[in-house]
Formats: sequence, C-alpha cells, structure tokens
Amino acid sequence: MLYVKAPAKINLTLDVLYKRPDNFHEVEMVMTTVDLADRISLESREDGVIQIISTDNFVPNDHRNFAYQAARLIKDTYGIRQGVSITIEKEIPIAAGLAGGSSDAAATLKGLNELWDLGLSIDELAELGAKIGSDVSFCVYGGTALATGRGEKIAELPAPPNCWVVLAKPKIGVSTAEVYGGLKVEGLKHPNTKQMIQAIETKDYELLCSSLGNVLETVTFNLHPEVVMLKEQMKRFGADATLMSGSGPTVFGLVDSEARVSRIYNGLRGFCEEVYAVRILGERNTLA
Ligand SMILES: C[C@](O)(CO)[C@H](O)COP(=O)(O)OP(=O)(O)OC[C@H]1O[C@@H](n2ccc(N)nc2=O)[C@H](O)[C@@H]1O
Ligand SMILES: Nc1ncnc2c1ncn2[C@@H]1O[C@H](COP(=O)(O)OP(=O)(O)OP(=O)(O)O)[C@@H](O)[C@H]1O
Repeated sequence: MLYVKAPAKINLTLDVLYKRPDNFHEVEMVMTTVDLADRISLESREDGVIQIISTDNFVPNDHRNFAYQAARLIKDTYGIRQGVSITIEKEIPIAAGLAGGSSDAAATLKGLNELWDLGLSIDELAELGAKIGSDVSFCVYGGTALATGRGEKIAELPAPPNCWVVLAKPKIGVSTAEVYGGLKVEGLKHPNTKQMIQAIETKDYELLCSSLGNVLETVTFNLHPEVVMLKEQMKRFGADATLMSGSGPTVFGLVDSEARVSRIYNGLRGFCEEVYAVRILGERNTLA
C-alpha cells in the first residue's frame, strides 16, 4: 500500500489573454499549493482492474474520476498488466476551484510511478497529466508556479511570503466550462502578473496582497451573487486581501497575523459551513 497526499491549489492571479481556436483560453496564472489535502492510497492488484473507493458520495467511482483516468493513462501508455485499488479520502471540497480532482489525478500519477517502478521523471508525469486536465501538470509539480498555455506550461517560482489562507466555499458547485464560456475576453481588467511574480520573488507581502486578481470573478459573481457577499464578509472580518480561486466558488483571504485568522474563521463559520484556515506550502515537492 502506498500513500500520497494531494494538496489543493489556489490562484493568486488568473488572467485570460485570448480565446484559442481549440476553444480553450490562453491563460497566465500564478498558482500555489496549500495544506488542505486529499489522501490517496494505492494498492496494486493482479486482476488488472482499476477500482475507485471514496469517502465522499459525490465523487464518481468510475471512468469519470480523474484518478481513474490517471491510472488508465499510465496502464495504456506503458502496457501495465496490473490493476490498482485507489482509495480517496476527500478533504478538498468538490467543484470548488481548488483543483481537487486534478490533484487526485496528479497524486495517482506520482504514486503509480513509484508503485509500478516506472522511473518516469516529474516532467514526464506532468506531460501525461496535461492529457487529463489543464490543472493536472501544475498539481504534479506542486509548490508555486506561473502556468501558461491552457494552464499546462509550468515555470517554477519561489515560495511566497509567509501567511495564512482562510478558504470559504459557499454551498454551490461551479462548472469551470460554464464560467470560461461566459467570459467576454474584450475589455477585461487584467491582473498584473509581473508584479505578482515580483512580490513572490522579493517576499513582499503587501505587494502580493495588492497584486491578487482573477478575470473569472465577474463571470462567477454574476452567476452566484452569494460569492461576492462571502468575499465582502471575509474582508470585513479582517482579511488583508481576498480573491476567488480558479472558476470559484471558493473565496480565499490572506492574513499575516494568527490572531486575525481565528477571528475571520469564527466569523465566517457563522453562516458558511465549509471554512478552512491553512498555510501556503511554499516550494515544490514539500508534500510529494
Ligand atoms: C480555472 C482553473 O482551475 C484555474 O486554475 C483552470 O483554468 C481550469 O482547469 P481544469 O479544471 O483542469 O480545466 P479542464 O478540465 O482542462 O477544462 C474544463 C473546461 O474549462 C475550459 N477551459 C479550461 C482551461 C482553459 N485554459 N481554458 C478553458 O476554456 C474549457 O471549456 C474546458 O472544457
Ligand atoms: N477525484 C475527484 N475528486 C473530485 N471530483 C472529481 C474527481 N474526479 C472527477 N471529479 C469530477 O470533477 C468535477 C470537478 O471537481 P473538482 O473538485 O476537481 O473541481 P475544481 O476544484 O473546480 O477543479 P479546478 O479548480 O481544476 O477547475 C466534479 O463535479 C466531479 O464530478
């Protein structure tokens, strides 16, 4: 039995440059992993079957599961005869903008590389991951990175300045395809990605706070006004800066003092069930 942690990601920036002929959007995003993680256990089996077992009834247990797709891809690409039982202990909220499914897929790729002794490099695993979803390559590397292309081209960044992250997810799920589909690329207010990278490189917390930006916010806000309210509440309880992660609906707030973390956490818990206070994991492979 092999255990792998699958951490959630947040987007510190998410910019869309243009819509591509393949219907994906060309993006520029700074992403980082946080210490809210699913736990994946992998057990090889001789009958060749890929079995998904999950603690969460909302997680599909067949070919729709991204961890299943990761195992299938490895088996087909490298002609592996064995099967695998994949147990997913879900901690990351589903359809939340935190790349839960993508991280489960990435953890499965990394785990099977070890379990089946394939000797693949991290770059090869990330390339395989891109076949499953745009966020999977980043999840293979973890840490902090600039993601470009449709999200699969990854350039490593150093750890951001130390701070806490309070995550709050309203009781709705959001479809990533629907949000990208509703985006009007003309006239966007683009985040300053260069400034965000500079903030990370110089460990400038204030600059990082003022550089947060996500062009998908307005689309999700229009679909679900409760996300705007949650963001405003988070700010009112004392977050230094707030942003929606990915296509949402999870909103996060950055805080550099521990005392304020509990104030925000307790305040939000009053009307939002899913609230988490976590740390940024920082550099690559801290949980691999
Ligand atoms: C919103 C983010 O999570 C931010 O990290 C990602 O950009 C989305 O990553 P993901 O969930 O892995 O997305 P995928 O599973 O690859 O794509 C889901 C759908 O989102 C849209 N999509 C996704 C990525 C991208 N660069 N442009 C898009 O338009 C496409 O309609 C696609 O069919
Ligand atoms: N291992 C998995 N865990 C959770 N959801 C999964 C998994 N595999 C497939 N799914 C499906 O994927 C959909 C999106 O779930 P996920 O939690 O990955 O979204 P997300 O956090 O918004 O992802 P992203 O931030 O990459 O857009 C769900 O509706 C679910 O049915």
